[in-house]
Amino acid sequence: MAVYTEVTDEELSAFIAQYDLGAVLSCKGIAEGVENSNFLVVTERGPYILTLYEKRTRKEDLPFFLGLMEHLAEKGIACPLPVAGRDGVALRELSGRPAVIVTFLAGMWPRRISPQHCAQLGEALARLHLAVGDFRMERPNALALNGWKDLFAKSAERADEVAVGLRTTLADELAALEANWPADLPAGVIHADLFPDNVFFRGDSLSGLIDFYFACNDFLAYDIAICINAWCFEIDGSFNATKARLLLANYRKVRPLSRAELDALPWLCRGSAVRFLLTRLYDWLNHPPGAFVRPKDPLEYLRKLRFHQSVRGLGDYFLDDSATGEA
Ligand SMILES: Nc1ncnc2c1ncn2[C@@H]1O[C@H](COP(=O)(O)OP(=O)(O)O)[C@@H](O)[C@H]1O
Ligand SMILES: N[C@@H](CCOP(=O)(O)O)C(=O)O
Repeated sequence: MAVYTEVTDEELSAFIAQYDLGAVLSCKGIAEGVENSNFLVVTERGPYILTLYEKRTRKEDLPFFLGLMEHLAEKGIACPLPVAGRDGVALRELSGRPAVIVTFLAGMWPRRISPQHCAQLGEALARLHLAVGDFRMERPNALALNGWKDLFAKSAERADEVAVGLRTTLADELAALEANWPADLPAGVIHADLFPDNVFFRGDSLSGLIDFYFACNDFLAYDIAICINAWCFEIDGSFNATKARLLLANYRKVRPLSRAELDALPWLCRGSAVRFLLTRLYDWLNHPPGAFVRPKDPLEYLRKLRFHQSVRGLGDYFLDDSATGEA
């Protein structure tokens, strides 16, 4: 659950009165997510999501995130839309935090990932990458190599409390990533956190994407690597090549991948594993007292990193030509 900031009934009613949404009928903290505080607010006009932006979400980045959701919705990508108040303003303040109301997206995120979920994810991710082609705002990735080094510096001292040897593993891996990170691949706006809990399905069909608060400019294939890590491993830690094959094959039906992007995937997967290992490690060690949140397990991403470190090339992922599209 993520509710870091409580909102009183009086504060909420005064806030909602600035919109054309009628009166508040109910408000519930949402039992998911770890980054921001989210509430399901039902008003006389229906359900809406109220988000109060916390810790990692910088206020100056919010126009980028809100503009991106508007752009994507215009392009036909199902995602939440920021709601403006009667004064035309969407970004406000509530309980001392930047706050936005967005439209409610119907659907459920999949608790048990099937290969068909991964197939639909691949297509949706590629459509997202094409849809942002003419989005003019930019946001550098704050959680790229320099951001990773920064998080490592803040967590290194206590890393071995979480797993013996973790500090050395991370130091060595960061050096390896710095030496091998691809220099030049097709780039654009990426979602950067397209985990199962940010992808909604209605029945068997993908119905929309949420949580654009890590979106940034980076290599498009890095977004694929994030999804491979988040969707293509089983609970026992094993890699599911069928899921990865379907994800890639359906992605490339919409947006073809170059040889350079495919060859870079193993390093992009390692980088993505380190990125989530580090944010989870930092959050594990810096848990705000009293916050209503369940920190995510850093060791899940250490296991994924170990898997990618053992891989010598694409063939070790059992990704054949039908997935990569190469002759
Ligand atoms: N627009 C939306 N429509 C429906 N549910 C939403 C919407 N936005 C967020 N949620 C719900 O809130 C949860 C947490 O939202 P999320 O944006 O992932 O939080 P965080 O910013 O903390 O990662 C989601 O898993 C979903 O259940
Ligand atoms: N996906 C991240 C955590 C942040 O995303 P959220 O949508 O769960 O708030 C992770 O799994 O580490």
